[in-house]
Amino acid sequence: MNSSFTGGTIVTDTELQNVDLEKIEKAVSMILEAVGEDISREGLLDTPKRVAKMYAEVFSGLKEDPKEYFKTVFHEGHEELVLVKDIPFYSMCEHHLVPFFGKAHIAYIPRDGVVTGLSKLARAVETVAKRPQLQERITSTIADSMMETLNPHGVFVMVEAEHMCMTMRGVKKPGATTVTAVARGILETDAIKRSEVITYINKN
Ligand SMILES: Nc1nc2c(ncn2[C@@H]2O[C@H](COP(=O)(O)OP(=O)(O)OP(=O)(O)O)[C@@H](O)[C@H]2O)c(=O)[nH]1
Ligand SMILES: [Zn+2]
Repeated sequence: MNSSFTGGTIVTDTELQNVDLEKIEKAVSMILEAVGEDISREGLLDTPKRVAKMYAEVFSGLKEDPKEYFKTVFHEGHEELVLVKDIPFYSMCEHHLVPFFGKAHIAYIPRDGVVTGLSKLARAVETVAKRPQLQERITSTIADSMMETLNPHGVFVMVEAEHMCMTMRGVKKPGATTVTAVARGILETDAIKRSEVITYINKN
């Protein structure tokens, strides 16, 4: 796959083609001018281009569907809990366009022995996080995508994150963590099974 090396970050050609780079560059120049910067000074000359590439990367999930990942399945006869926890993610708050970041924990109970690749759970987190987002929507989109494609007995998704719009600006409360959780199927109706999952998530 062709890619463009930009200061340690690989942005794929597909990601670059999926956004209007020129429009972002113009907008970034306008923002810099609007805040009183001299856009002709050396340090800022390539900034609009860099920011455009960065947005192509951090919003690449807009053109992807997390459900695609769950088409990779194996038949394993396993109908007990599967939990992948501490999946790190970075996203962008849709209200302020500043990062929020943390960890996602994804649990499901397969039906008819249909399990998906473990990495697909992490890939789904990447796709859903790389959009202008709300933490609640990341949580529910992952859970619903799994319910729709894998048809498991149940899904439980928990996301823990720190929002920079609450730390570097505004209310300025560094260290405050937001936890969101979504339960579907048997993990919604069966409190004992759900609390078993939460115990595993909290275990070191
Ligand atoms: N529910 C939810 N709220 C979020 C998320 N990310 C940011 N927010 C909140 O979105 C809200 C936007 O509030 P507004 O009053 O419209 O914007 P604002 O004046 O910049 O608000 P302050 O952040 O309080 O200064 C803020 O309370 C943010 O904390 C998220 O993922 N989920
Ligand atoms: Zn915000």
